[in-house]
Amino acid sequence: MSTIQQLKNFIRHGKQARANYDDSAKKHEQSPPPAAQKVMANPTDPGRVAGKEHHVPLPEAYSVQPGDLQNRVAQADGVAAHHAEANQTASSRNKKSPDPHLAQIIQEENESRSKFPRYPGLERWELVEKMGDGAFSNVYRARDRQGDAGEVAIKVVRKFEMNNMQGQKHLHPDFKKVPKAVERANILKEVQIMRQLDHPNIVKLVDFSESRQYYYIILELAPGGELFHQIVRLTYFSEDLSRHVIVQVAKALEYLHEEMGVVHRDIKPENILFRPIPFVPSKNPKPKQPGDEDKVDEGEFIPGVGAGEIGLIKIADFGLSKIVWDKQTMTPCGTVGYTAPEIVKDEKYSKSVDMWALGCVLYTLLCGFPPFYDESIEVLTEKVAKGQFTFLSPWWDDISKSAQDLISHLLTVDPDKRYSIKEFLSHPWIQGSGPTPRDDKKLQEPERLRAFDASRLIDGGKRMDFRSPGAVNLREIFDVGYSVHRQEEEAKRRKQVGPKAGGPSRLTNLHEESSEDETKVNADQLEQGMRNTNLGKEQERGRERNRQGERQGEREARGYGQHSAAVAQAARQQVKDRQKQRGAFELNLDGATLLGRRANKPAASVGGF
Ligand SMILES: Nc1ncnc2c1ncn2[C@@H]1O[C@H](COP(=O)(O)OP(=O)(O)OP(=O)(O)O)[C@@H](O)[C@H]1O
Repeated sequence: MSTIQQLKNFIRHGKQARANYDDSAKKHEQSPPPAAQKVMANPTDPGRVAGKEHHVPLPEAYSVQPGDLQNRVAQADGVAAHHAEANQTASSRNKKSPDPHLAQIIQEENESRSKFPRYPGLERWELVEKMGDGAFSNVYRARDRQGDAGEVAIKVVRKFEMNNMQGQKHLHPDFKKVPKAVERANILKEVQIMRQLDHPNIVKLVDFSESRQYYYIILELAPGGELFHQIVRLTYFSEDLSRHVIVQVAKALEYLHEEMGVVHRDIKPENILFRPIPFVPSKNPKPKQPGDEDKVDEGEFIPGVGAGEIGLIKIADFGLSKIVWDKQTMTPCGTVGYTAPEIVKDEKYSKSVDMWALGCVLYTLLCGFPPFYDESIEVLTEKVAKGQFTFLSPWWDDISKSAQDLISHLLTVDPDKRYSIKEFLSHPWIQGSGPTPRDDKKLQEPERLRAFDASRLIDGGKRMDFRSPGAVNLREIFDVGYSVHRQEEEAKRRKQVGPKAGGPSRLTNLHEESSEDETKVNADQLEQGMRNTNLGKEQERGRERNRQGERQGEREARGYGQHSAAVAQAARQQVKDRQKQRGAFELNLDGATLLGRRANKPAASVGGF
């Protein structure tokens, strides 16, 4: 395990302690929290968590974040003194004897953020900053050297999987790395979907091109980054700000569901980006309620503009999206003139998964932690499947019953009873909103943004770790939700179509996981579609050159592909396997981050399910 990974694990275990505490508090109310006992077992050594092997001496650069988290745990658990001492000890120890190896790694990491690879075919763009990364992709902020397009985000996706054609030495080195058709199909599908979309709350596709080794997806820039970081920064959002955000996400979904026949299927705080606005101090600042010390001032809420420096919302990442009906023919996709009930149902279930996610996001915005959480993946899966969540007191005490009512209609297990996007938008809590923000060019005017430093919004002013453990954690929680729902979708489909419906349906075969052969065909079909677009002859020639080397994709391996949703067992197994691969129980950590942010009140009571 790399040292950086060890550090991350340390941070996560700190959060794990918080999560354990909250869970325990829910179950036992006043009984002593086991997490606190665990932490207290090693009060002078924050690098060690009882029962865990990881011990990492904290370098100064990293000591603030875990220390901060530990302090939050401590405040709630009554062990602040121990932790203050522990953190001090760790900090002074590191001051005295910094680990030179670690220091070098950190320095290299920091330097590598400002040095970027040279990507063939991307010469037009000057890469400015790395904004995100994944197993097979990096996202950069970039500037148009020609000046026409201004700043953009470029998602660079590696085409090739290494080492899977070992022994074929006669091939050019590049061809040892074999792209898979699934990968290609998914990339092209993502681009094809995005190409058709034009909505103020959806990140626009600017261009798509490719080189021998990479796909380049050039996107409208959302300079504020991920909403996730803002939940961490602000602790939770006021009802006005939550409404401001969720209405915009809902408008994007309304457009996708009702106008474009697209379901997003990956709505989560990580994929909700925003354009920042300047901070406007509150005209009548409200005195902080007891226990609300952590709440960061959002400033004045301006209807139609925003607050907390969060302006226009943009949803991103259509890597898991699918088309459920053809907007030209107004028929379910791939079934011209044929609309069997099960196809209509399938479309409905797919949309309802986005609505569930909308409920999870709204819940998280309002209180600062997710609706479903458990340290055990099995229990978490079960909680999601049964819709077991609660408006936990005291955190939800001051949040309106109307907001709770709306969330309850979204986190409804039966998809037939769950609110549709139209019902969501007509709910009284939503109707209480002012104007919806438009894609107002004024918000982009340099003079309005000049005083504004977007990087400030990210983890205390640094994009230190754009994939913070917190982000990974919350992401896992949403992923479990999606696994459960896909599995339910599939079960419903099977029930309606009958036991022979094991293979991909006509509806799904372009948009769901497919066999290798089918996907090859699909990749060709999609390419044909792409060729008819405005992507340019040069890019097309590049694609022709590369076609011979293409096989089944790697996207699935990195989570691009859709996981089989056939049975619950498979979904659970898949999440378990992913945990094993990572060597750490990351699921526990994300929720814990957010729970840690809300740790300043004791859990006095537990609402019923
Ligand atoms: N248009 C954009 N503007 C600003 N930041 C962006 C943009 N697109 C992506 N990002 C940043 O890059 C991250 C990864 O982007 P995206 O989710 O599209 O890539 P991905 O490789 O599909 O990720 P994942 O593994 O989460 O599916 C985002 O979470 C965000 O932080």
